Amino acid sequence: MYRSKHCESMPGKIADTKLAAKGRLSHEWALRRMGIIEKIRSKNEREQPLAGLRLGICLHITKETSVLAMAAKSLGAEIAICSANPLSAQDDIAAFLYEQGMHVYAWRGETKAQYQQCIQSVLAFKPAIVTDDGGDLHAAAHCQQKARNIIVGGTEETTSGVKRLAALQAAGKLLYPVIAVNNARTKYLFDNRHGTGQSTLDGILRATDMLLAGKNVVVCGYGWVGKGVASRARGMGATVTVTEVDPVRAIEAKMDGFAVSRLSDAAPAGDVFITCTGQTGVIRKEHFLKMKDGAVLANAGHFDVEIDTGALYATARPTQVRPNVERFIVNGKRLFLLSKGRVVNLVAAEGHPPEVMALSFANQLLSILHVAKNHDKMERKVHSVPEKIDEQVARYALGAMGIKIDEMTKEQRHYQASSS
Ligand SMILES: NC(=O)c1ccc[n+]([C@@H]2O[C@H](COP(=O)([O-])OP(=O)(O)OC[C@H]3O[C@@H](n4cnc5c(N)ncnc54)[C@H](O)[C@@H]3O)[C@@H](O)[C@H]2O)c1
Ligand SMILES: N[C@@H](CCSC[C@H]1O[C@@H](n2cnc3c(=O)[nH]cnc32)[C@H](O)[C@@H]1O)C(=O)O
Repeated sequence: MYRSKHCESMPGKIADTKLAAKGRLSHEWALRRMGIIEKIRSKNEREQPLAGLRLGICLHITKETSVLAMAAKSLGAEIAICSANPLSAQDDIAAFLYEQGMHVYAWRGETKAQYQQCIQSVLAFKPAIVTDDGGDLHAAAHCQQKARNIIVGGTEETTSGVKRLAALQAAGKLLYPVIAVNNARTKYLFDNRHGTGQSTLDGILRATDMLLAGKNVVVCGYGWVGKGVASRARGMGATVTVTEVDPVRAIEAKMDGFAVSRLSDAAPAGDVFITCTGQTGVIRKEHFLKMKDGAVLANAGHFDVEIDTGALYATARPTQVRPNVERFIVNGKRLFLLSKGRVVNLVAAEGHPPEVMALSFANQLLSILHVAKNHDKMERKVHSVPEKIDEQVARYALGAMGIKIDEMTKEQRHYQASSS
């Protein structure tokens, strides 16, 4: 276990230092189920590969993130951390990390301005490596001359963040190499699909306490997140309709056994709408107007723009009917918006379970180690997670599950390599 030290004078801004003991218990709960991180940590501890390195982190402050941050710290990193979403920080975890000597700038319920200020505080720490989720930290770093000169590389956790970085690269403006952790198979296949599939329904159920069996659930977007959410909703007895803009993904959804339609056609029958696109303005006023009384709206994708919350808030002042549930009256009908349109799994529930974040954060930790060691040889572009790392993470995960798999025989390797 990690030694705690008192650091009342540590720079940072959190809700309440007294929550640290609760945060430690939560951290330990996750740690026990994230054995892969512990394995990587213990393998590298003696060498201290991050000794003296300043790491700036912008991730959802959850128990799983505390396991990653503590592992990086125990490999020598000095850490400043903020939240990747104004509403997702777990205050007990923030207090625990602060107690452990990290510069923590995060609390639940930041305003947009405070959220940006926390990101600036992380940059003011002068990190050499930046680890982000969604691209806000990278974007802020690119606007600051000082930060650009100090940062040698970074990592990115999620699909939308990788897209933003790819756009910077395409414009010739990317200033340091970044590893797209999201694009590792051991990340998106499990985190985006199974992690979001489970935690999104968890968030919706905690917020609403509704029965899903027999409901009409509309899933917007059939990427990895949409696939996970649609399959879990079906598993709970819902009738699922998928909406898409990509014709191939639409066929995929159809052949996976879901109804596929335009959102405007699905709107009148839907009981629950879940956006999983990373896009803006997916559910709009024209759709709200067609929805039935009691429809529930949730976002599992990116920022609070997938559901046009601006149009909703412009209709009337909402009534807070339960935690994370606001009621709007649109066209004489009640619509219920969850988590203010922000990622429902991280705001109304606890985000993904530790077992799945162990895979994502094993990729993060190994990618941070890779950047620390190789940044001067890396091109300024968005890099894939090295295949060796991806495969290593899968092997660690299988090991943790006690599963052994076959190896190719010499004959099979030869057969595969030959053209006959
Ligand atoms: N909540 C979480 O914990 C969590 C976890 C992982 C990823 N994400 C985020 O979820 C989003 C989706 O991630 P992904 O990995 O599935 O991405 P993806 O690119 O695989 O899938 C997105 C899908 O949405 C579709 N789409 C785009 N615009 C649409 C529209 N207007 N209507 C219907 N479909 C539309 C695209 O065609 C695509 O198939 C991203 O923003 C990602 O960052 C969230
Ligand atoms: N910053 C954006 C991005 C969407 S969150 C998407 C990412 O959250 C990550 N995530 C999901 N659950 C957890 C968790 O419990 N802890 C830390 N990160 C998580 C997951 O890896 C995924 O890629 C926003 O808040 O709108």
